[in-house]
Amino acid sequence: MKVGIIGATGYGGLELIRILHNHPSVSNIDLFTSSDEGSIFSDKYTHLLNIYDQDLLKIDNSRLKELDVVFTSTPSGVSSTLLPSLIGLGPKLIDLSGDFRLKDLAEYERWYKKTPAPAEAVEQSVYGLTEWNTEAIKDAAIIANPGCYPTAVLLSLLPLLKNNLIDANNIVIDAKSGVSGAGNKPSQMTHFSETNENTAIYKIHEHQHIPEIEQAIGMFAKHHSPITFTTTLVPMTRGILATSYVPVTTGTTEKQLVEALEEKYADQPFVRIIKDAAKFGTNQVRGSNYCDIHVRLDPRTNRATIVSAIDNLVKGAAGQAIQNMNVQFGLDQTTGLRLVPLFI
Ligand SMILES: NC(=O)C1=CN([C@@H]2O[C@H](COP(=O)(O)OP(=O)(O)OC[C@H]3O[C@@H](n4cnc5c(N)ncnc54)[C@H](OP(=O)(O)O)[C@@H]3O)[C@@H](O)[C@H]2O)C=CC1
Ligand SMILES: CC(=O)N[C@@H](CCC(=O)OP(=O)(O)O)C(=O)O
Repeated sequence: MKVGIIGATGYGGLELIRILHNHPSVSNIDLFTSSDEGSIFSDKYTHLLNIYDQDLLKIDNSRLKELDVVFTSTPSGVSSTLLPSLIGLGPKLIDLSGDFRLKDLAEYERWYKKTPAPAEAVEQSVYGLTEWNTEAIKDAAIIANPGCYPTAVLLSLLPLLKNNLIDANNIVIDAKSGVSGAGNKPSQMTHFSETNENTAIYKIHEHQHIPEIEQAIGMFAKHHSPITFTTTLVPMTRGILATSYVPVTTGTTEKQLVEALEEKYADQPFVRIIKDAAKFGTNQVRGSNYCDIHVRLDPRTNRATIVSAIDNLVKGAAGQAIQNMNVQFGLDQTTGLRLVPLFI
């Protein structure tokens, strides 16, 4: 399989390379750039010396159309201009950005403050939350790979919402991310002296993942209600921990909550239900494609506390994108993705 990565020089791109390098069906990876054409990739990233000593290539449809799959791992507002012209030319198209996720173009404009992708291309795109949309992913013109936070939140909440075990009108989510979630472009927020030994809330009530989570709850669990969602930057490199606080519906027991999760994910290789909260955290999934979930019912408040952990760059980005590629090519979902978590 011949693969191309647009945005190879970014964090998502680097993670795609790291995982695809050991994928048994991938024979070649072309690396594309918008800013550094002709430079040697391993000069830029010396950890790849003797491994990827190849030229960075100009983004060009005549080359891209010869590939079997093209990943775009670019800032929002970029893939919307690149991918529509590749639909139907040959390669399968998998986008890691938010450009094709929101079906309502006005919502995209409102939350991303960018021009939306062409309506026909968005219509043909399929939301790539693998465990929930496997059939549709198989034939998608474009896969809109989910955002990192939505992946963690949705995998934990959807089974409980679908079984009407929690109150869809009262969802409060407090999610925390490592700094690599912000990409490789330095900013004031990610400056070492301002993130180290600091924990800071950001984009309060304005986060672009709010409409994405609400849209997916509507799609997969048929509930339509606004959520409260806050995001916090914590001083670590990788990882997302999302904690949701939701009242349970009348009569719901903790056993039912656990069973709903276990039942949904019984045959899913990358979602693990963790019984012991003491053995739960971002280190348990770091570097891997796992999403760990823990749920408890507080009998004093009748509220469920639902926690999920992922590696933002793997299950939250490149790993899930490759899982979707596997589904599209009829491969086992775990092909190339049997990554053991980097616990220490
Ligand atoms: N980081 C994360 O944890 C996650 C990120 N995402 C999403 O994935 C996408 C990539 O994220 P990430 O890798 O972190 O971002 P980075 O900022 O690290 O990398 C983005 C890359 O895109 C390329 N790029 C920039 N402008 C253009 C352009 N006009 N045309 C083509 N390529 C361009 C750049 O490479 P060059 O200059 O060489 O072209 C750059 O290296 C984003 O949309 C992000 O929101 C999704 C889930 C998780
Ligand atoms: C820590 C940090 O800044 N994280 C980013 C996640 C980016 C992302 O995945 O967003 P899209 O793919 O939807 O553009 C953020 O909160 O915006």
